[in-house]
Amino acid sequence: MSKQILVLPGDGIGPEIMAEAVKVLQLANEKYQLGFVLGYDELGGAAVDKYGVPLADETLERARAADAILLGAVGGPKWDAIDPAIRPERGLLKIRSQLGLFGNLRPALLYPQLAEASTLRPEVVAGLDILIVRELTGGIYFGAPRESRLLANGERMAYDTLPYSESEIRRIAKVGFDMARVRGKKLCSVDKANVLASSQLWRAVVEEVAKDYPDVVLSHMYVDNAAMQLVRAPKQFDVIVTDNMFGDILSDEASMLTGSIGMLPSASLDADNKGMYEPCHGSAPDIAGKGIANPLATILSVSMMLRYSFGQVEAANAIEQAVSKVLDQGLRTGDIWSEGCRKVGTAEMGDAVVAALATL
Ligand SMILES: NC(=O)c1ccc[n+]([C@@H]2O[C@H](COP(=O)([O-])OP(=O)(O)OC[C@H]3O[C@@H](n4cnc5c(N)ncnc54)[C@H](O)[C@@H]3O)[C@@H](O)[C@H]2O)c1
Ligand SMILES: CC(C)[C@H](C(=O)O)[C@@H](O)C(=O)O
Ligand SMILES: [Mg+2]
Repeated sequence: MSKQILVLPGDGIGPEIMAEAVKVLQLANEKYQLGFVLGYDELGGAAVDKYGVPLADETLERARAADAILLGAVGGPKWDAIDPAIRPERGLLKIRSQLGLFGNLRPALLYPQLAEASTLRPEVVAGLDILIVRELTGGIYFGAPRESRLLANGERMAYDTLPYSESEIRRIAKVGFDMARVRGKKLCSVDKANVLASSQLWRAVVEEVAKDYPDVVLSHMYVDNAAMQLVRAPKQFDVIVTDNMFGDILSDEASMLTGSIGMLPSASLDADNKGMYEPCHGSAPDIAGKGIANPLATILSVSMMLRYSFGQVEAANAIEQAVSKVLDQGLRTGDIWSEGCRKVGTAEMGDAVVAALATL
């Protein structure tokens, strides 16, 4: 039976990197007879332009009906000044929330060929393989009330709310423990329990869930220390589980350990492993339209899709091997370039991965 993949290229570099990821997906589709049928729609600024909203109802329905979703990136200066209610990013938050994609996996893995591309010393990052499990549909991103208003004295004020229920914490903690169990059996829960009530509950619930995972070593760390430890000694971590906003920030930080944010893929999963797959980076307006963006995070997101939504381990591994082969050949986009390597553009990088995959 065929499987439906909904492709949402998005804005800025989104369509450029997506074109390369789709080439790789199509080849994997043929080579491994995956039976995928691709459909396309808009999300973010492109959807504002087409439908007047960043996520149209019909797009949401197509996403619900699809077996998996592949997303580029959304947002950009063109839509920064519009009504905040229809900002491109709102479409992304809505699709995550409406589809119940609460479990966000962000692996930071250093390809050995890129040790020189990291801004950290090679010995600090060599062999790095950590996974950030980010809660994606709760916390301060979605908390109510939130408001922006004028005080009686004429001063402007605004606030957000950071709520977490026990069940929201329990289900993401389980994802963290399950991931740690099949990896290095170490889970670090990152919070701000020395200050925030929501973090105090977070820590208590994570402790409760830990009782079902006696084989996993649990530790807790405050987020400010975690940010520091990630650049001091990142290899101390195996799996990190954390809330929505901390996970957003720490995953961008972790990306630089791997050489570039252009290397970090992600999977956003619901309770049944139905998922949306996207690079961790944004629409990179500063380089959009130049054909120089790194497509590897999106290509590696395709690999995550094959692994997590479809159990196609052989095809998923092959895409990762193809990426590794291309790096072995010395091909680099500008963001991961170092002395002695050959600088290539987005399409040349994508074509090289396709060629490498074809020979595997
Ligand atoms: N998931 C998403 O769709 C997503 C994620 C983050 C930011 N955004 C949006 O993207 C827009 C720009 O945000 P930003 O500038 O803070 O973050 P960004 O991730 O788009 O860019 C940050 C920096 O990283 C570089 N970069 C990002 N991806 C790259 C790639 N594949 N190859 C090479 N270089 C790359 C950019 O050129 C820029 O210098 C905003 O509208 C923001 O809301 C969207
Ligand atoms: C664009 C924005 C809403 C999004 C987030 O904060 O979740 C992005 O930064 C990400 O990391 O996917
Ligand atoms: Mg982010």
